[in-house]
Amino acid sequence: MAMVPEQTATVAHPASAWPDALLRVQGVTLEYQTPQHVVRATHQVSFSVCEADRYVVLGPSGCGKSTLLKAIAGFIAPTEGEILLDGQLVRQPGADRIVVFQEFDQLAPWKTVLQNVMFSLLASRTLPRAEATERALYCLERVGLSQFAHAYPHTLSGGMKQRVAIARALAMQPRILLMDEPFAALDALTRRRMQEELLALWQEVRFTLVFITHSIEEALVLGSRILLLSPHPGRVRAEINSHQFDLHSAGSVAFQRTARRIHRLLFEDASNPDLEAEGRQDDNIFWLRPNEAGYFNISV
Ligand SMILES: Nc1ncnc2c1ncn2[C@@H]1O[C@H](COP(=O)(O)OP(=O)(O)OP(=O)(O)O)[C@@H](O)[C@H]1O
Repeated sequence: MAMVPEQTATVAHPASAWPDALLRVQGVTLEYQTPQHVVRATHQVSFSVCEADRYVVLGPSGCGKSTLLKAIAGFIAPTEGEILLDGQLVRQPGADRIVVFQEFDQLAPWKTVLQNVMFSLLASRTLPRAEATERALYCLERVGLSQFAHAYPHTLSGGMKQRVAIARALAMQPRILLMDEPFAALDALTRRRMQEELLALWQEVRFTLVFITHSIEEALVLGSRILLLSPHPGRVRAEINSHQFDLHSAGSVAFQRTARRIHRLLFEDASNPDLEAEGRQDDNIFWLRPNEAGYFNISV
């Protein structure tokens, strides 16, 4: 049984710590059944996302980040725990949760950029054609691709294709935009530009974002809060308050120090008392560890 440290001011399950949360992931275990055995991807993961959060899920390869995103999207059902959006149990995919993936081939190659952005609006009968066209053009303008509305995907760069995918997602005005390492396959310069653009877009639209990455730097730059998952199977290690960082603070001492702390939190033995003591001294680290009452937060 985990000992609750003396400094603990409150015992708070992360899912109940945010009463106005839009998304609640509560004790979610996700598994795959293979012909040989069961693969556990995440173990009792809990967190909450509020409106206009830029919530980043960060963890090493194979810790279950993509699986978690698929479960939020409604493609996979938890074997334990539950996922609630606006207080409603997530049971299946829905237009209120749109996913942008890493792959560049998520656009229909036989449709123009405009047709791609309009497609979901028409297929889901969200809008009639004239209004769908208007909204699609507006979203393409937001991502700087107005001039490419009638181009086909194969004529676009990787970054431009990702912008179309983002425009298509935003056009649906989802309750949550889910992004699974959308910039991971881009070169470093384009990736940085896309991060800048995503932040600028967020400033304008204030959408709610759940963003998956395994890059500590990307998490700090983009996230307002960061959930750290342990190596496989993913368990919650900590939550970091990161709203104070942006692209301009990437080289700063505070940024680098937090990046180093995150690295240790992710990869060092979670029972290391030094690590816990360090977390306790940092107001921005919320160390979440399961105990019998749920989770406790050592830095309140
Ligand atoms: N379809 C599947 N069938 C069986 N096991 C799977 C399947 N998909 C993923 N897994 C396993 O589930 C675990 C979590 O995988 P997942 O892709 O969610 O991790 P991830 O954190 O997103 O990794 P990465 O950062 O490398 O994309 C891994 O052990 C993986 O091998």
